Amino acid sequence: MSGNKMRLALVQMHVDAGNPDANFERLQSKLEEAVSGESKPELIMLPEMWNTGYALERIDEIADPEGQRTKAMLSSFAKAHAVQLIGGSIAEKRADGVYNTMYVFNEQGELTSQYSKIHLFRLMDEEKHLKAGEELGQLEAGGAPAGMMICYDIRFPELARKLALGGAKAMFVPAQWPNPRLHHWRTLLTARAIENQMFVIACNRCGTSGESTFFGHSLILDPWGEIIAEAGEEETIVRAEIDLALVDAVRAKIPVFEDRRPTLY
Ligand SMILES: O=C(O)CCC(=O)C(=O)O
Repeated sequence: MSGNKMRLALVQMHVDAGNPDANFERLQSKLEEAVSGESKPELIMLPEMWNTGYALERIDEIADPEGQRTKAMLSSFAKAHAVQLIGGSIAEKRADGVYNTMYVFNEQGELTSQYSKIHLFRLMDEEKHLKAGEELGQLEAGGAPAGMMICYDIRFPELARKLALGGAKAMFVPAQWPNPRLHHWRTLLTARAIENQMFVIACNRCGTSGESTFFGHSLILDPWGEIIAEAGEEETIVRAEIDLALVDAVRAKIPVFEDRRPTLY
């Protein structure tokens, strides 16, 4: 990392619903691809529920107990390649149920933060099979505070605003956002970036799962809401460099945070 600049790589990949072994194998090769080549990323992010997909009927049986398998793999990869790893999210089995959880590993392979999705998506029956997290997701990226939201969470502007007020300059969003709501995906992510004057870094899955098809379109947006990088519908590694100093410049130019009237709303 030089100054406030950070090189990112998002792993937009297919996820095999109900087949963790296949997904671990696929991810290992995607991670190798992400660190290959000349411009090695400083931060890699993965999509939502990449270990099991939405095989919710069997989620109790296939979720990763305490995330042990996932943590072992991601920690050793982060350390071996000295890269920060935002492990998308996984189905994580705990004593009281299964959570949709993000893990963040630093360049030394240490687990530095985690976040479990707080808004469960009823259109996909999440609330019938998963437990909702009870805490907000905060991390450090590129030497600056940042926030975490998972997929459906982006429909809740209050959450992004709360994280921004807590200091977040970037928001990391893993997703399994399906067709036909590409317009919602792009519009909501763009709105979160513009209204909070922050980078929004969103990694979606692609491919097909049963009746659902996923359009990919992983996106990296700057604090003006301009697109820095956007994937198509296929498996790919989305690469970009961002400069977090732009957040302060945008907030100084249009002082939205100073102009808020929280006593009125
Ligand atoms: O809100 C949406 O339209 C999609 C959300 C979703 O697929 C999810 O949270 O898993």
